[in-house]
Amino acid sequence: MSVTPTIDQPRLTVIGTGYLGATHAICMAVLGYEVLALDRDHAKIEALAAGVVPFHEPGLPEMLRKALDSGRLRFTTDVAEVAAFGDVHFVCTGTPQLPDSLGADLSQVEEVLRSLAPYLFRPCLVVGKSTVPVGTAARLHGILQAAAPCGSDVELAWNPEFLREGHAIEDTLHPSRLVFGVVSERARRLLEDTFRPLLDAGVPTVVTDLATAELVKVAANSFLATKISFINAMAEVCETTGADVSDLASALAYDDRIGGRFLKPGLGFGGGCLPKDIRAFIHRAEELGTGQSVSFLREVDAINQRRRRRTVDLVREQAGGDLRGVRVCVLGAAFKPHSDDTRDAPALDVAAQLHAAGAHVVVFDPQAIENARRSHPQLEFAGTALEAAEGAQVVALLTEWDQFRGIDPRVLGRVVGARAVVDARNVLDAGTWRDAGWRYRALGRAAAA
Ligand SMILES: NC(=O)c1ccc[n+]([C@@H]2O[C@H](COP(=O)([O-])OP(=O)(O)OC[C@H]3O[C@@H](n4cnc5c(N)ncnc54)[C@H](O)[C@@H]3O)[C@@H](O)[C@H]2O)c1
Ligand SMILES: O=c1ccn([C@@H]2O[C@H](COP(=O)(O)OP(=O)(O)O[C@H]3O[C@H](CO)[C@@H](O)[C@H](O)[C@H]3O)[C@@H](O)[C@H]2O)c(=O)[nH]1
Repeated sequence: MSVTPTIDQPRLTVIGTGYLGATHAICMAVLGYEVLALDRDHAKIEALAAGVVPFHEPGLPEMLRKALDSGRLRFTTDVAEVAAFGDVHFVCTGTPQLPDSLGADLSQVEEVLRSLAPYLFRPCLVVGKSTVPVGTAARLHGILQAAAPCGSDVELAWNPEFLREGHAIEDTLHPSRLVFGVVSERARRLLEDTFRPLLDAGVPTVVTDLATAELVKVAANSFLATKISFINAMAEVCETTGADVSDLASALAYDDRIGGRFLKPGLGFGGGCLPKDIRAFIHRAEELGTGQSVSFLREVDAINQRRRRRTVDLVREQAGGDLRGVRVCVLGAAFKPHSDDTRDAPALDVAAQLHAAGAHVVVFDPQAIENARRSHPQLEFAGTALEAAEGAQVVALLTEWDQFRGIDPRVLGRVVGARAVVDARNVLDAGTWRDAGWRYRALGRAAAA
């Protein structure tokens, strides 16, 4: 998909070049728009300007080169330059969980508007893409107009983003839908011009108010998290009844009213989005006096945390009841395959719990070791899966990278200290591993007789 640039095409800026912003800036430039991207992190901007994507996202380095070669993508750290350049400014900064509550930390988004507003001398649209609690955009709209020299000629819109890490390009160029939260016809038209190639390609669009646009995003993530915790709650029941949750999930999935996506039982969800978004939703709903409506999300979160503790228990069982001094090989650190993101990664949480219980934990991940080493310096890291497994008394598969699915249990069996495996993502073939002499345990399946 590409467009021939026209004189009417809005010039775009992207503020915050993390997983979301860098992808958005690169893809919009490839689609044919002039894009100027800004981050306060100078090292990130230098890397991107030099053609280096500072995180792992399949296909993005090639797309960055293409965008830079087109001459349509530039990078800066100068907010005045951004203000002067853009007709549409996308805000893509982080909204992590606050350290002392379930709520979202909006300081990055607020700081962007505070720094940008004084330089807004001509009509433009500021478009939030970050995930924020409902009511944020309406509040910021007034603050933005009051602080901008051009006053009501600047408007705020909200265009939540639904991309998945690991599939970020596909999801940006072929999104399931576009949601435009706007307060005026002018904003709607400008957003339509901004996403013209996607609209022409038939991407469904929902044009709505600011509050609905904000809510669509957190509702979508809440639904996905609920689906995962539902199947993991069934896994708990399977563990006590001797039933098999993988077979259960397969049977449910044949009903297309239920569907099989996001119904993979295992260690549960992590990452920079699902966990903090459901917590921020609970927090915001309680602030608004409608906490009861989403109180089920507390249970969704609790089920998810229990899967992590259950995994630690299974490793302990495999180790003979005591983790002290036991060498454990942990396969996986990223919160999911095809990503180097370790934010709230279930694998690292389990590894840290094992370490705290006295185990000697050695972790391998194909992409996330650098991030994992920074966040979990207490753990030991290896350069290959085999190296991590050297002498291990238990192997725990915690992130389902393809290369782990394909491990030959006979080869691994030659280097470990004991043949005991915990398959926390339900991806290994139990029969094959048992035939190769392994004691196999998985989440959601009772131990074999
Ligand atoms: N990661 C995803 O897959 C994804 C998908 C959809 C929505 N989101 C949402 O998008 C937002 C961004 O997520 P992310 O994962 O890209 O976060 P991130 O932490 O990777 O990126 C945020 C970037 O913003 C920069 N930044 C912070 N304050 C700034 C400021 N004042 N001026 C300029 N730059 C600043 C940071 O340096 C960082 O590079 C969050 O609200 C998230 O919930 C993320
Ligand atoms: O059946 C499943 C599916 C996923 N997961 C786990 O759930 C987490 C989240 O996975 P996924 O949703 O694929 O990753 P994200 O990149 O965090 O994407 C989510 O969060 C983004 C940020 O808000 C949204 O844009 C996306 O639409 C939404 O899927 C990961 O830890 C997965 O291992 C499961 O345990 N079982």
